[in-house]
Amino acid sequence: MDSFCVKHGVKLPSLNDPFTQESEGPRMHPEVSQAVSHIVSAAAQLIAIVRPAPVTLMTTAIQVHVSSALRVAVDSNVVEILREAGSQGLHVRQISAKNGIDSGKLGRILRLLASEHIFNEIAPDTFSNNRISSAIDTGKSFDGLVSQPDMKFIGTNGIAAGISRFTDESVKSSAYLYEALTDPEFSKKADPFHTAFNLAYKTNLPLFPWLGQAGNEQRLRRFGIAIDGGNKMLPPNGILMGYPWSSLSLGSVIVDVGGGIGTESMKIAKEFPSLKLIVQDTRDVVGNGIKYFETQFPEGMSSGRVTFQVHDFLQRQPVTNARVFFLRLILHDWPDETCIRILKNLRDSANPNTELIINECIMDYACPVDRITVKDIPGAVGQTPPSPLLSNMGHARIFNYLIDLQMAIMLNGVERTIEQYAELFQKSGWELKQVFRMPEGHAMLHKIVGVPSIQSVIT
Ligand SMILES: C[S@@+](CC[C@H](N)C(=O)[O-])C[C@H]1O[C@@H](n2cnc3c(N)ncnc32)[C@H](O)[C@@H]1O
Repeated sequence: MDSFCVKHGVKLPSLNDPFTQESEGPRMHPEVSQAVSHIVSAAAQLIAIVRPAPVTLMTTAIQVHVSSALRVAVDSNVVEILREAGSQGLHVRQISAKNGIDSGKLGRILRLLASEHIFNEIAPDTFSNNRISSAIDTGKSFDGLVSQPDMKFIGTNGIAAGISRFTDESVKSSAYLYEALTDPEFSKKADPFHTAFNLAYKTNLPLFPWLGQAGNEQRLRRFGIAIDGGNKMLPPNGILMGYPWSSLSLGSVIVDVGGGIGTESMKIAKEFPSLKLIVQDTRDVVGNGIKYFETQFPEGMSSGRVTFQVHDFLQRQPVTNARVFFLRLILHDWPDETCIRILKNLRDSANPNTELIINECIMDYACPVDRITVKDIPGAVGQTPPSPLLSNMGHARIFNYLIDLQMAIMLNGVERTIEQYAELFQKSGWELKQVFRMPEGHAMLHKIVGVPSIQSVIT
């Protein structure tokens, strides 16, 4: 890692340098991100080896309080208050005078976070931002946030929205995982109506319709922006990597199925003006997507290269001339039966040249495994980390395993292994053709490419 920095004349920012997306650049380089993964994986393994087992277990069991503390910091605008205070920081009583959170408790909350390297305690009860906390900064003035709370996340990098959502809906729902798995009715169902989320929020609606309900407008807005916040863990233009977008002919139609507010379509449209993008989602999300494009990339829509379409992907796909059906972070939301239904709908509207791109993470086992069924498919088998690191890179990729449970808790969804994707493809009339893997990192979304299976083309 050091030799990379010397060679490229860059420096890895310290914990006290303020966060910017640009300064993350060196860390996104494949050579550096692989070294980072090895260090993180090894460091976590070392802690597991040296720390007494009861301490590791008890600490892990109440780690949830870190999430709750983080929510207080984000939703009561501590980061923005500290940014306005400057590098000398602010005493917790002055922070409290602004955001109204009890100063005694707020000091303890911020100290826990400082002990996790989120914020600095620069003198007793006096806190300042560090690199990690400053990544949550909305960049807005504290007074502006107070006068327009509904606008808090709009126009931001999305990280604060992501933290706010995870530490709110996800944490509350997670507390009901055991109940959902043991409840006589819930335990027998694998649908999005019977999840820990449904128990926590006492609702019969699945997550997405619930988000669309009157009264949840702010949560829905936060959700859309939070997805973009999650993107900040990935190489900024990862969507453009691997798959040969430039080889698609002029006017090729890419359908971004469940495309959200169109953040990924925007990147493709900016880089490849010859392609046409159709972003499909539910009515409310499409409305937010149009507003997002109007502020960020109006010419994308005015040129006619990007269009939005209200479409329920559980119904027949209306676009029949697609060169690519692109699904990013969609299948992980759903159980197998629903995924097969979504993919069959696409298969029914595909032509022989259509490709299916599933842009998701690929789960690995924590032990070595022989990938017999997919070994001949280019890119299907990933790299094995050096021994004695865990085969799935352990803590370095723990986000994938947390998100897998997040999907289970919120939607009865699932993150899948490559064999599971191959099976979904096979059951819905597609065939796994190739996998374009992203370089090693903490959260990699690979491109899993399918073509109409020969059998289903003939029949
Ligand atoms: C995890 S988000 C992914 C969004 C987008 N693909 C991205 O990567 O930014 C899942 C998306 O699926 C959409 N969605 C959920 N159910 C849907 C349905 N039945 N039809 C169309 N879109 C749906 C949600 O509104 C949401 O935008």
